Amino acid sequence: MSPATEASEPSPVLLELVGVTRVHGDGERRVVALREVDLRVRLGELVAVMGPSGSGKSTLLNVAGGLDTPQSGAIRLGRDVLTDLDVAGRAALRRRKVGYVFQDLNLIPALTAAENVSLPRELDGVPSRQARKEARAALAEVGVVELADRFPEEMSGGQQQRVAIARALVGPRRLVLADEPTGALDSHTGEAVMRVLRQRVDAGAAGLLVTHDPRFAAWADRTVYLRDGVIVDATSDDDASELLVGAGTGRGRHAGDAGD
Ligand SMILES: Nc1ncnc2c1ncn2[C@@H]1O[C@H](COP(=O)(O)OP(=O)(O)OP(=O)(O)O)[C@@H](O)[C@H]1O
Repeated sequence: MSPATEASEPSPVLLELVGVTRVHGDGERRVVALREVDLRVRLGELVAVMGPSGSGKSTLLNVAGGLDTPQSGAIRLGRDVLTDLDVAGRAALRRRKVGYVFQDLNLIPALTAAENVSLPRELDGVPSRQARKEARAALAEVGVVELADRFPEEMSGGQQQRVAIARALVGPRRLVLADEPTGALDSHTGEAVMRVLRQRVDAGAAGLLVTHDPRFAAWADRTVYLRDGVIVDATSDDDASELLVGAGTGRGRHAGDAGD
């Protein structure tokens, strides 16, 4: 096989939204938070979502991860069609496949880093010993395995966010949904957390990142811009990203990598 043939092989699509519409409220309070949104995110790909306040960014993340359901359209996660599942089915799929990282460093204060990371696996029925092993591996991947036995209050904000990224992608989970994960951090720490997220996605995950800050969006492979629930612009479309994905992983396609 020639290198050119290898290079044209795109990574599989992990998350796909087709014609997704989500309306909140009714009557005078009716808001179309998402209108006929189409989006695909491949393994190895980090997609930034930007847009003004109220444009639908959080709603997009919530429907993508099955925390919220659209009125119409379809959402596929790997081989599963989220929008065909009932509440219990969505919750199970979410636990197995999706991790969240929020702005407010939402680790459980009474649990150590390792316990925070192993908890979702134990909730999913994985035996404690294996869950702990997976947690240590996940912490090692984000460079904080030495913090395994510390409680959140004994860690810096940036360290807590690394633990949150480890928790989001522990075990077989492959989709990370990050809503302003750098919002509570200074810019230097925020960059360090973005580097970890980028590396983790490159190592075999897909990510959707809501951010207001173009410096953090620069770590993504592409950016989609939402306005009034509609994707109005994107730095490059899926076809373009297919060509880029051919280079192997996502590395080397983002401005933030230069100083790595
Ligand atoms: N549970 C809800 N009930 C009613 N309206 C809602 C609800 N959630 C969101 N909305 C409305 O849907 C629209 C999109 O909200 P969303 O939170 O997705 O926007 P956003 O881009 O994430 O905003 P921000 O940047 O301020 O977090 C807004 O007009 C918001 O007021």
